[in-house]
Amino acid sequence: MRAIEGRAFAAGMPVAALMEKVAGLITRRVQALYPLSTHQKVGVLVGPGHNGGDALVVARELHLQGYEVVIYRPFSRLKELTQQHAQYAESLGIALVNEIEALQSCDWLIDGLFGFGLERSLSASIAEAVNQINQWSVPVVSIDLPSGLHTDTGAALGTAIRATQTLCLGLWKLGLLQDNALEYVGTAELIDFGLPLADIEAVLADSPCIHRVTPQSAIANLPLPRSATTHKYKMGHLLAICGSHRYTGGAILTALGARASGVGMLSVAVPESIKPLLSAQLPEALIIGCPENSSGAIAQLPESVELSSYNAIACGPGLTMDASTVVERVIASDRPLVLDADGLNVLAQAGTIPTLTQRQAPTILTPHFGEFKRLFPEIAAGMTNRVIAVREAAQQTGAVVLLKGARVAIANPDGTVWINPASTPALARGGSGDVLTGLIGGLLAQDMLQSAPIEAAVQTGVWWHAEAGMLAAQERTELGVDAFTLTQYLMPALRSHLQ
Ligand SMILES: NC(=O)C1=CN([C@@H]2O[C@H](COP(=O)(O)OP(=O)(O)OC[C@H]3O[C@@H](n4cnc5c(N)ncnc54)[C@H](O)[C@@H]3O)[C@@H](O)[C@H]2O)[C@@H](O)CC1
Ligand SMILES: Nc1ncnc2c1ncn2[C@@H]1O[C@H](COP(=O)(O)OP(=O)(O)O)[C@@H](O)[C@H]1O
Ligand SMILES: [K+]
Repeated sequence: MRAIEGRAFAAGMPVAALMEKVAGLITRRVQALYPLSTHQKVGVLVGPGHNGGDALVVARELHLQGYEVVIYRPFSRLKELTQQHAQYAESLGIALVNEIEALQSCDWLIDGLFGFGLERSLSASIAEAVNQINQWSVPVVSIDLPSGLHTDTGAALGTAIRATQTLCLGLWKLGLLQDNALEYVGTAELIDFGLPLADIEAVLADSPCIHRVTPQSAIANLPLPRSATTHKYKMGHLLAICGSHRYTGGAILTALGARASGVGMLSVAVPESIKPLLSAQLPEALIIGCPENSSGAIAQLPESVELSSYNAIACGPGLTMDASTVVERVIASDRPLVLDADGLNVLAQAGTIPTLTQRQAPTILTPHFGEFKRLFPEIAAGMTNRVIAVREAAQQTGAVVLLKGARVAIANPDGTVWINPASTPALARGGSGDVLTGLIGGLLAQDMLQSAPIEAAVQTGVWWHAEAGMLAAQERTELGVDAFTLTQYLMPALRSHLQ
């Protein structure tokens, strides 16, 4: 962002003019959020840099429009432009207070303490003020980032403002899409102030791309519309290998996720003894009963199973580590593969990187952080940035790696990362990952026939899964989204976007 701004300044855009433009847009937005008629008294937190400068311009404009503005500016040294705005605000008679307590009676606050220039932890006195604000129930709009968050990692450096809204300026800051930041960001929106595309491209050309998954991109990757003359074998055949006597539900949820993908043919390999349960739930699927060992895990696939007849394999949910022989066999196969849960644990035990570098076919790994640590102990050890970590994992293995969490990050071996920006904590429940594995597997089996890029199925699956969770949470509360219910919301969630 600094480099992009720098190019605009070097080309002749005055710094003060850009600040005026940006702050004008912020002013318009905050007036809509907090109208004068109901939110007259506004406190403005002003830091030493240009984030503070933006805040001072907004303070001035709100003052001129009749808001009762109170400025809290706890720094003696300000950047030059910020200093000028501070001086002008004072000349207009805008109130300046030295004690944070004076802001508690405000109707709302604007946070312009720090933006992307924050380099170190907040000092004790600033941290104390931030902690106090966080205890009030006064809404806060943060400019660019909640002050205290690191712009890339999203980590709170000491502490950070818990914003109600964050108005991110120009380009999305990566930190806002990190799990770390979610407690602080509130509702995030982008204020587009017309950065020249040529400058953005010139600066970003050398760095691997980080994208937000959008509804448009996710929907574009769906296997829709179907060809009028298609038939079931042209719509992909997925083999799901999952479940054990102990974890029957994992197999059912994986299969229901796969069913929702619209895959042409679904085969589900489970231990022989649980075959009737699966058949009862999924009349359309081909349930393959497998020989099982004494613990009720799949011992091996029946001889009749030809792996080469499937377009993709999804393997792992509910298998237990006792099914390692089967997992090793599918890893050694030449089929596109989604590995999850115990599939990942078996892979970690076999040695993640040496095993995967021998695979010829595409592989998708879908770990949560615990599984990620087992798969990639070295990357996880020093991890401060999920996005960098998942990118390294993909680069080292040649696999597409999806790191689960509040904001799922998907990395492709060329270094590109996609982050799904919206989801719901309602999904933090046992079994919701199994649904995702099946869904991605079903999309992958269809994509393989259309030669779509592997990561397309992953992005679309992640987005769709989160949309289903959000729709279910909206109708049933965040407590009402068990994994089975989630499978029932996949179709309605998609339909609401296709209308
Ligand atoms: N020209 C403009 O008007 C534009 C302004 N923007 C704004 O400018 C901001 C970036 O401005 P700056 O680069 O000045 O940086 P910030 O305003 O984010 O703050 C950095 C300043 O605080 C100091 N600092 C860093 N960590 C500190 C700490 N822990 N305790 C005390 N002081 C600390 C730094 O030395 C620097 O002076 C953006 O976040 C955004 O709000 C841009 O987004 C868009 C264009
Ligand atoms: N706080 C959260 N916000 C949004 N999504 C979440 C959150 N916590 C978990 N999830 C999602 O829920 C799913 C959980 O998967 P996983 O951990 O594999 O569970 P299980 O193995 O029990 O199915 C993942 O898709 C993950 O991204
Ligand atoms: K801020």
